[in-house]
Amino acid sequence: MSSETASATPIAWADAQRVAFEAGRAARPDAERVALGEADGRTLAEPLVTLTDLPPFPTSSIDGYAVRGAPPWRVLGRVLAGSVAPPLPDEDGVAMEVATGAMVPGGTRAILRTEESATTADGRIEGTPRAEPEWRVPGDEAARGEELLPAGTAVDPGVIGLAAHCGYDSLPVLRRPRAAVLVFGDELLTGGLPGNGLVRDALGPALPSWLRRLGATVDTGAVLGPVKDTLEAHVDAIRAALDSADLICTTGGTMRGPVDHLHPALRELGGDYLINTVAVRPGFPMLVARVPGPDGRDRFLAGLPGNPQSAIVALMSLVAPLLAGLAGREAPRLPRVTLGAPVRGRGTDTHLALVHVDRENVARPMAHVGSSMLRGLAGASGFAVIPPGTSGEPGSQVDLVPLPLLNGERR
Ligand SMILES: Nc1nc2c(c(=O)[nH]1)N[C@H]1C(S)=C(S)[C@@H](COP(=O)(O)OP(=O)(O)OC[C@H]3O[C@@H](n4cnc5c(N)ncnc54)[C@H](O)[C@@H]3O)O[C@H]1N2
Ligand code: MOO
Repeated sequence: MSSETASATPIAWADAQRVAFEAGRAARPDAERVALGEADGRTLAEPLVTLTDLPPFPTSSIDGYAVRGAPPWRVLGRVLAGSVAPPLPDEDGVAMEVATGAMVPGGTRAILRTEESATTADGRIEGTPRAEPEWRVPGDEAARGEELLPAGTAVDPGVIGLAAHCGYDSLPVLRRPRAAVLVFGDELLTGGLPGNGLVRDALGPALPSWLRRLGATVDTGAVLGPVKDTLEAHVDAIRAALDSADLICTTGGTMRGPVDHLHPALRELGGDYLINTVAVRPGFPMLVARVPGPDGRDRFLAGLPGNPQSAIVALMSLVAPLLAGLAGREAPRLPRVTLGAPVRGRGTDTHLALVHVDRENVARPMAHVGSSMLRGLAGASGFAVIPPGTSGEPGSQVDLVPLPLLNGERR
């Protein structure tokens, strides 16, 4: 059926990553404003410019006395954090008690720490203020209008805190790419024990979580499968997903078996291949196509091979850079690791080999790494990249495609 797969010339793996990233970047979604609490994981659509001086007013760094003139000082009152300080009168020997974070009264010459002050018999304050200023002046950290972060910055909790600090209630960010997952294969079970020719669908439950970690939104209704192994059911499922998804990830059916309907479905829907097979093992039948949506705007479809490890190779090879582009981020930069054991090359193909990376940055190949297996993947840190025409020698440095894991996972 799908002679497209048979006739396609595989693109080099490194080129495929670039093509996917550039396609995502060219199609990046619009900007929107979201409340600070919703902004984690987004990308700044505009530079973060501070809306105020930081700090916004002269601010005491300590609990103590703001003093004017020579000691001893008569304490005229108290300024707590959160109120406007009246200026000290233009006279000698006056003070105002101030709390940490309080506005410093105008006319203050120094602030004396509470614990370094003494009270005189007549109730006045004396002591020696430290030489270094004990308060912060407006602009110490930033001056109003100063650019603190460029557009394109990944928003994380540190950025959210800074935005609040300098006066923002919401942030202009790029809309999060919406992904859908369609699982193909009549042999797949969604629950219970596999057997009698049936296997558990291992991708439908896992892919949404991987996709979220790569920055996409995946609504619960956007995961569908198994989709019946007919061309009509494939076309209908893809067409429905085109309504709302920016990216549809399908699994299985990338080859030319009797029930592999992805390529014919793409043809029927007017799909246009950006990548159609990649010179990488495992996972070579992976693809990315542009498919017109009902509103005329193109969507992306990533065809992940059915073998479950191969599907994750395709996810990390094509979907990760595509989503980085769509999110307005930089292309993923690959860290280098030192191989702790030999890893075979795969001839003219790139070999993505599952490895565990230890604290010394040494990558050791995993066992149980057949493309139909998931045991190796579940303990791995990522894929070591063995370029075409080479093999991985112990002690050599290679690129790593890290799985999107959180600190503390896969120690
Ligand atoms: N004649 C050839 N046959 C195959 C070749 C080849 O070069 N010539 N390549 C093999 C390779 S490599 C891969 S990868 C697969 C890709 O095939 P499809 O993308 O068409 O995938 P399916 O045929 O639908 O499934 C393959 C395999 O994976 C199992 N599977 C599928 N989906 C899931 C899922 N969601 N969870 C768990 N397991 C899944 C499925 O049962 C099959 O065993 O083609 C090879 N064949
Ligand atoms: O290319 Mo297949 O993905 O090796 O298993």
